Amino acid sequence: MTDPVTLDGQGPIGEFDEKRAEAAVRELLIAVGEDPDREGLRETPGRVARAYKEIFAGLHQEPEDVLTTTFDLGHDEMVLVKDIEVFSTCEHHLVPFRGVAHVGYIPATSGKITGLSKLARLVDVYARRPQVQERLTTQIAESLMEILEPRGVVVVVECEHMCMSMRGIRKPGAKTLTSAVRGQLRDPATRAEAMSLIMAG
Ligand SMILES: Nc1nc2c(ncn2[C@@H]2O[C@H](COP(=O)(O)OP(=O)(O)OP(=O)(O)O)[C@@H](O)[C@H]2O)c(=O)[nH]1
Ligand SMILES: [Zn+2]
Repeated sequence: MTDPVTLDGQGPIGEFDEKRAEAAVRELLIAVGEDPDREGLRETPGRVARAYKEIFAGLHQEPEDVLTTTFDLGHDEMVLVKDIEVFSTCEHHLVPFRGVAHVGYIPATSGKITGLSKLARLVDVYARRPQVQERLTTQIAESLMEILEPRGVVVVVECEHMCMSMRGIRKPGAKTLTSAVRGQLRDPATRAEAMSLIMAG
């Protein structure tokens, strides 16, 4: 079988193929010992295909698609949006990991500011892909640096991975924290200020 989809870790090559996803789910049901033609499962491959289309929609989006609204407010101090809900999918086991992201930046003195909701949209662009948490974190930080050209960026992601909760090591409640800090936010005092804002309840 030819495989038209190849990934470079940065984004997609290829379209979402709903028919192929549906056939694959049907195969998977057979593989686990189920009957995909029984009443309750008949519509499942189609449903799962549509769900995957949504869950992996970020493969077909670029950060530039969401960081559209930029304006100059003359604000050149830190802007931080905390507790942005994250739903992503572990690329090792294809089960969810979920939690929150905190995204902050220091705009350039004469630089671009974006709408607050756009930071949450940016999180979704990268979360809605097969992911590892470290890459999710750095992709958010690096795309912000590239597009807004701020003086600094801080991204902290805290998630629980279902692949550690419901299977394998089975440690529900364990949280993984990852951070990516760029530009002036690497300065110890500024970094400490950002981290204390993030960690404050
Ligand atoms: N660094 C990192 N590891 C992850 C992430 N999501 C899942 N993992 C880990 O990926 C690893 C895959 O390990 P393997 O030994 O190949 O797979 P496995 O046999 O299913 O491993 P177990 O989960 O330990 O049962 C596991 O240790 C997972 O906990 C992530 O976002 N970042
Ligand atoms: Zn996993």
